[in-house]
Amino acid sequence: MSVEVFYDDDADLGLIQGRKVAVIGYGSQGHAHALSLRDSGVDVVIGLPTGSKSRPKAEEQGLRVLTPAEAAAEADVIMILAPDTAQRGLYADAIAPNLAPGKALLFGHGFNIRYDLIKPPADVDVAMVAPKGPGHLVRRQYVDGKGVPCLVAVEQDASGSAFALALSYCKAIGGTRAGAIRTTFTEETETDLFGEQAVLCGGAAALVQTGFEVLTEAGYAPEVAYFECLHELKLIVDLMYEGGIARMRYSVSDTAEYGDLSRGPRVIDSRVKDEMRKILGEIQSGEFAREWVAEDEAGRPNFAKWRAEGAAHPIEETGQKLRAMMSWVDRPITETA
Ligand SMILES: NC(=O)C1=CN([C@@H]2O[C@H](COP(=O)(O)OP(=O)(O)OC[C@H]3O[C@@H](n4cnc5c(N)ncnc54)[C@H](OP(=O)(O)O)[C@@H]3O)[C@@H](O)[C@H]2O)C=CC1
Ligand SMILES: CC[C@](O)(C(C)=O)C(=O)O
Ligand SMILES: [Mg+2]
Ligand SMILES: [Mg+2]
Repeated sequence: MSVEVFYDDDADLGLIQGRKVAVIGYGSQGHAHALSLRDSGVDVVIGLPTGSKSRPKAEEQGLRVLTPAEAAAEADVIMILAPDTAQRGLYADAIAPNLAPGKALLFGHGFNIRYDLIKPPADVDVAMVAPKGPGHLVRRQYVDGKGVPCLVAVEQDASGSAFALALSYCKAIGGTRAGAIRTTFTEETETDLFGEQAVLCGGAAALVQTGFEVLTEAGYAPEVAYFECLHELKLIVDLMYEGGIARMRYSVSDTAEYGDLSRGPRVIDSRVKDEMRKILGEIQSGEFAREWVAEDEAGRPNFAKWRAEGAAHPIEETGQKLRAMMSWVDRPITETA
């Protein structure tokens, strides 16, 4: 099945320029959307709680900051870019009371709609513009005249023009420069969760840590193990990114390619594939979402414990020392680009 892809010429920037947009949240995605919307000539206001540490960052960029309720009341397009776990309460307290027929509710990820944590009224548009990349890259690409590909979806089309509006928003943050793919909230949510759990974040981090452990436990220097299991991963992934796995295999030595072909499937074997299928099942059934919501409501005890354990892993100390020697690596994350 082929997907529909939309580019700048398919989107009418005037639609979003003609609306008032509230961006609720000013973190990784929020700052990128808000600044790029503004730079695209859109009237933007930021919604943040009064004690939010993000407030000064938004104000320093010359953005007007209100409370989420005030911003939602003023705007007729409301983009929710607060953490997924905060969205249900935020919606109930600040957004639902300020919705009116004709307004549009947008999301950067479908979690709360897919798992019925937010149930908007029938007379508002509900759509998603989900950049397929971290917020700081979304902004950096926009500033460089480029864009990060986005997924665009409509859950509820009360106005009859929800998709055109979402595409217009996507153009304003640079997404249609790279391409916007039409999808559904269900497909975006389930594939996004699977990707970050099994491959991009969970799978990759566990693979790197385990490889580092095997080498150092066998007596090899942590510095050498770091280079082999973490540092060079970027160089290899860059080749895959540019030309697929085939390009990577073309560039590495025949010895590496033979080791890849003969040993890789022993590392990621049928047991790992079965576990990935199980993880996908937990996402599809809602089991993961229920677990994550309960963990959050309990004050995140496991999250805090696992995060601390990860930070204390010996690979972090080794990496910190080595990266200090690489002036080109520690590119600071800024709020503007
Ligand atoms: N990170 C990414 O690159 C990607 C994220 N997404 C999605 O984008 C959304 C936002 O994620 P992300 O940018 O990572 O979030 P961040 O954690 O980076 O930022 C969240 C922002 O929301 C603010 N905030 C926290 N609680 C509330 C609240 N109750 N009301 C209003 N604002 C609040 C935070 O303020 P404070 O500073 O005070 O905490 C902060 O400014 C999520 O749906 C996520 O799944 C989608 C694609 C990629
Ligand atoms: C891969 C993590 C991500 O899904 C993303 C940057 O796309 C996220 O939720 O942050
Ligand atoms: Mg993602
Ligand atoms: Mg995600």
